Amino acid sequence: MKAFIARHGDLLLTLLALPCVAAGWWLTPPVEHLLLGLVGMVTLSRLAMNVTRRWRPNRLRPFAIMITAITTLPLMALMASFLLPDSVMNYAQWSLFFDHWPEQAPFYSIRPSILMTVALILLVVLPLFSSRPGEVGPIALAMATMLTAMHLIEQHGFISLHEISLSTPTLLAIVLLLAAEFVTQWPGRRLATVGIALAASMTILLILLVLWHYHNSQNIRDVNQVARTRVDTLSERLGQEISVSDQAMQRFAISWDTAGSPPSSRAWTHRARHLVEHFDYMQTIAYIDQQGPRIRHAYPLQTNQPLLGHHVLSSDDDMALSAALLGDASATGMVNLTNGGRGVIFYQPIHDLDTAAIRGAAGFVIDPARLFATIDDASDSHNFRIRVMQNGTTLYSSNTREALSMLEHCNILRLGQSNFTICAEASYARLFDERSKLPAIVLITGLLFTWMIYLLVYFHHRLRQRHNGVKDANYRLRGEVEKRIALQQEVEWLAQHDELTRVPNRRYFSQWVEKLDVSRTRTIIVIDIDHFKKINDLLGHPTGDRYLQRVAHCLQDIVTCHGGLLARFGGEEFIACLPDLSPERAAEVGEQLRRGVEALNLTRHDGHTIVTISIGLITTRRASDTLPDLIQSADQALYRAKLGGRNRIEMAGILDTST
Ligand SMILES: Nc1nc2c(ncn2[C@@H]2O[C@H](COP(=O)(O)OP(=O)(O)OP(=O)(O)O)[C@@H](O)[C@H]2O)c(=O)[nH]1
Repeated sequence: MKAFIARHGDLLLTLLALPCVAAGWWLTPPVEHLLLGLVGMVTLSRLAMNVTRRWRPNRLRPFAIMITAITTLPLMALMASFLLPDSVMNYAQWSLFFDHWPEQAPFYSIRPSILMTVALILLVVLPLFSSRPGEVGPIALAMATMLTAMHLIEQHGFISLHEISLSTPTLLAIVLLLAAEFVTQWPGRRLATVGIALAASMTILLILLVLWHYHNSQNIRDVNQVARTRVDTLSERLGQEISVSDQAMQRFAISWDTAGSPPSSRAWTHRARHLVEHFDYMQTIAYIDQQGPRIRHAYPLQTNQPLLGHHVLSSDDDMALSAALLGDASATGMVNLTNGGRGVIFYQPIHDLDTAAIRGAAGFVIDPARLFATIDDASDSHNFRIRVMQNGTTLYSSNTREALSMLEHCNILRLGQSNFTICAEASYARLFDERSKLPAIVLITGLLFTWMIYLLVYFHHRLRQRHNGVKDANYRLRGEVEKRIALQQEVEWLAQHDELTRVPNRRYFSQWVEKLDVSRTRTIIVIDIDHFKKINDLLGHPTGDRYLQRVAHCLQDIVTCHGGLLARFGGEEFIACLPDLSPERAAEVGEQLRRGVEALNLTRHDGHTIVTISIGLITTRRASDTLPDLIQSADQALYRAKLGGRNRIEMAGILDTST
């Protein structure tokens, strides 16, 4: 099962993503369909690449690459929409691409976030680099995973600005694709090389994402501010307009104070027309006589004819008018007008300057909808929709052909005794203008930088590993060479020495003697341990060996001391050659050897008698005496020594001296 998952896990997981995409098409809102469609394309391209990689039908590979390229195109276009300056391609041009999108949704509302766009690009191009598993796979997978995670954090933790939220089917499909890539990319044995590079680059990526988040949220705040700034400006302008019209109404009323008599209808009409020409939202300007109080004049007369002579204190605006007739400027709330409309009435008292009495009041009927319409700047109307509402009823709404962003900000405005809500809603195009390219540039350059850091650490680590490998191999090689040299020396040594006693062997002895100058006196000594067979038989071979070694060392010390060479001749026999010794001196050395062995005090089986040696010795000055001749003579002398009772020296040759 484990092996099956390791072999086919990525294909299975990629296949599973397809039903998620299909289900998502029915379950997710239409604005998510572009993202879902892209996920579907990524899935198909990965499947195609997977199949060609797995079964190697080489004829299909160009098709798989073509599908990948086709999938990459819209993703790259989306990336460009985040990065290209508006001067190169503005919102309207980007929107053209999506005019035929089935849901007719504006571009801004269906565009996936830059995090998801980059993650999908990574997922689609990853299979193209399957031949370079170390350099691309792990870092691209880690980046795609972290970008998806960051998108989810942004989606749930922060206010996003019309970025598409991942709903469950889309998220599931993306997670399956990531898991499929994980199965393919799992570094296994390469983890040691990749791990350090990944850890370093992921730390940088984390810092980068925090930085990106900071810039992005800053920008989102700025974009959110767009509608607020707009509505604040409008509120301020409206306040100024109301104040200016209020002053105009005051001046209008004062202008009648000095008249000396109640205004005539002609004069009223004349001055009121003048005022309305400036403030066209003043629907009616009426003169209310203190007597009655009744409406004496009204401008415009045609629409207000029925009002003339109307007793006004019976209407809703009693309080405001009463205040005005007592000398205070006042205003009503939004009231039903006698002529059928609705409006706010402002009252200004008109005094009689001679008697200081109130003569009457001027009533100004203001149409709020027309008042608000005056401050809506037509030049900016395609960027914002301005609405004025009162108690849920829209009194005024500007016409905006652009798609609106639902990003609306409202202020409360007071006109007369009524509160009005004035709202500005930015269009998507206006928001797009306000979106800074900086966060996207930070993200993309940061990702490239992270990738470079990864490659740097990865190659550095790999080179170090290879270097260590070569170093280890060198060490091993050097050890091997040293071992071989030692072996060689051992072989050479063994070729010239006896292994048991570690004294030179007969061959080395012959070579050594051959090298001696034949004109020099040479003494050849043949030494044999007495009754050695019995030692072996009765004390055992190991003891025999040990005795051989002790005797050999003892003999060697003495011979070397006299400038000669001792060698093992065979069995329990030794041979020595000493140059430049007179026969007497040679006999002394022989004696020294015999005593030396005796002094070793190596006991025999009975424990009383000790190991002794017999020696045959010859000294010659004749150059014609060859080594075999000399050995033979010395051997004969030894034989005699044996016959003579052992533990003795026999001399042979020209000077035959026996002890
Ligand atoms: N332990 C041991 N015994 C050895 C080695 N080489 C030869 N011998 C023994 O040395 C003995 C030599 O015996 P012989 O040649 O009969 O002479 P011997 O007993 O010393 O008697 P003589 O020489 O007549 O005094 C034999 O028993 C060999 O097996 C050796 O390397 N180690």
